[in-house]
Amino acid sequence: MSNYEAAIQRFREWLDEAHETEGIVDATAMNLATATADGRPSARTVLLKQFDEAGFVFYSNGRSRKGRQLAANPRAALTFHWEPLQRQVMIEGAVQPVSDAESDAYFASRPRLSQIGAWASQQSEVLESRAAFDAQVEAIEARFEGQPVTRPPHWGGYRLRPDMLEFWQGREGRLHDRERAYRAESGDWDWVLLNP
Ligand SMILES: Cc1cc2nc3c(=O)[nH]c(=O)nc-3n(C[C@H](O)[C@H](O)[C@H](O)COP(=O)(O)O)c2cc1C
Ligand SMILES: Cc1ncc(COP(=O)(O)O)c(CN)c1O
Repeated sequence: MSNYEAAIQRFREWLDEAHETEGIVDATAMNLATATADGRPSARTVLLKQFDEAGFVFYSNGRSRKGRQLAANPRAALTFHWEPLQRQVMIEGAVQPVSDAESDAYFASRPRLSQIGAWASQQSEVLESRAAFDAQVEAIEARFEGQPVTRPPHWGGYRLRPDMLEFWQGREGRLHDRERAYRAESGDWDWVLLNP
């Protein structure tokens, strides 16, 4: 097994343990950091919907603030914090949109109101009033009445392909364990320990 395969396997084990841990409400919630082309960062929480050796997938609106940043600067960082396990995972890499077929399949699996919401929300734009948004939701509901809700072309998945994964295990006295897998200049994956 390569160091990269071992890192993905480690993530799978930690996520499984997080899912089984009482007190972790949503193990898939992760912080997503993006930046503008000139390097101004921003961060927000999104949900991990899929992962494997090809990368880590989340879904969003391509016209949102994060979507515009990713179009201009397709690199991002993710952090998971599973507090009851004293664990953190950090992941960094390049981001690409998933295929239309993959986004269609995920969109089709979402509850209908979430599908309607994807059309109704001009995510991250200024909203005149809550009433204006509610009216927009109603208009979209009327438009799709009696039919399946298609995926908005500007809504879809992003796949972050890691070039670094770090596994942080909290320990007494702040004497934490940190293990980092990363793609070296050679293209091979290294695995190192870091000071806490
Ligand atoms: C637990 C949680 C999960 C979220 N998951 C997503 C998500 O998967 N996709 C998404 O677009 N927004 C998600 N949001 C909303 C985002 O945090 C954010 O408000 C929104 O995407 C707009 O971000 P932006 O203006 O930086 O683009 C989630 C919020 C929370 C609190
Ligand atoms: C705006 C928005 N979009 C997408 C998601 C992703 O989750 P789901 O596809 O399960 O709605 C969330 C989850 N909170 C969300 O708030």
